[in-house]
Amino acid sequence: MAWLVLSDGKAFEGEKFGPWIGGDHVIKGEVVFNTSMCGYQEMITDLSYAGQILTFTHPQIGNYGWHNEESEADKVLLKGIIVRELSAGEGSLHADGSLEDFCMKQNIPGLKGVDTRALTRYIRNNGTMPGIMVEELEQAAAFWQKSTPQDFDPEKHWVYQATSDEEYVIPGNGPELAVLDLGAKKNILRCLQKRGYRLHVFPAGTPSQKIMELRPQGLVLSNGPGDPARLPEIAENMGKLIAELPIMGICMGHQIMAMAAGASTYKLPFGHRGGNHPVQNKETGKVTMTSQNHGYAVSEESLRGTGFNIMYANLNDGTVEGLKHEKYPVLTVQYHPEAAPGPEENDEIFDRFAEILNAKWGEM
Ligand SMILES: NC(=O)CC[C@H](N)C(=O)O
Repeated sequence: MAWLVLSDGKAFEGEKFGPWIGGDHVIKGEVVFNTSMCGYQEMITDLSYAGQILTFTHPQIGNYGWHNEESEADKVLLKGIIVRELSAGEGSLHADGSLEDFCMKQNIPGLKGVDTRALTRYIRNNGTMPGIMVEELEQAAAFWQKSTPQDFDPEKHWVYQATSDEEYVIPGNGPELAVLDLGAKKNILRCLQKRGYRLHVFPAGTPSQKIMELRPQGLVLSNGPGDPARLPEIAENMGKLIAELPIMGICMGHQIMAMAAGASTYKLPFGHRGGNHPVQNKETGKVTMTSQNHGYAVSEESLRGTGFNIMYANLNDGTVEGLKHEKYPVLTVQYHPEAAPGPEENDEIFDRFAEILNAKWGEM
């Protein structure tokens, strides 16, 4: 028996799986839920979940095993996972292993047999909050008595833990793009690579001047974990590039570009995490289903006077889903156009960016 205990004291019972250190060790993270029907591997390896405990609302997880080449990153910064039923993935012929094998290898503790429906409803009604996974309820009481916000939001921002240590190049025959790695999902890189670009990936803290020295034809800002408002230095740095290069921002990249132009972000009550979030393109009226994973959003009012117009809006709650600059070739999306395992109907944004690059530099 083991427990998830939220910071307000609400406890959910389960059974442990994967690696648990035992003793007094407490597994801590912000508890969030994702409503996708599949894609557990992509979620677990998405560095945007750094510092979080992820609850899957789909009732059976692990049923197609683990496929190494499908991971979104080589390291995992997620703190734990919570499932209703853990499947051993017996049905998958080509898997490299089971989900539980991977949890053991990558040090991801899990809780199974949890009433994930009740947990999700609780978070929806009470908001995202910190939580801990423990073997004894007494451990939780002792922990909450002395815990501080830094237990969940460390001084060194998650982005600096998620980003690559060194710059690196992904070869391609086409023009060179700079990528600011805030915790990039591999599929963003694959979507750009597929279109022929050569990619020069920079760590999150790279000064704008260093990026310009490369003379790239464009810049892409990736997804990333944590609170964007705690990264004013990156926003200021990127602000210097708005007038210099065609830019595309995805998720955290979108939030950073909005901040770079003077807008602000705020925390959503329980975030958007799932594969069926409807988004409308304000220019064409077209609605698509999108994959999302974010806990913060750009404040609509704060966009006034920044030069950014809202290009996409969320049809569930009206939040800002994408921006287009009125003067410069800068476009951003809050959702994930690169989503794997889908929906795939949004990857046209990469083609739009390619058109912008072609218009500026000529056909590649
Ligand atoms: N996937 C992302 O890039 C997430 C961005 C940011 N960490 C948020 O939660 O809003």
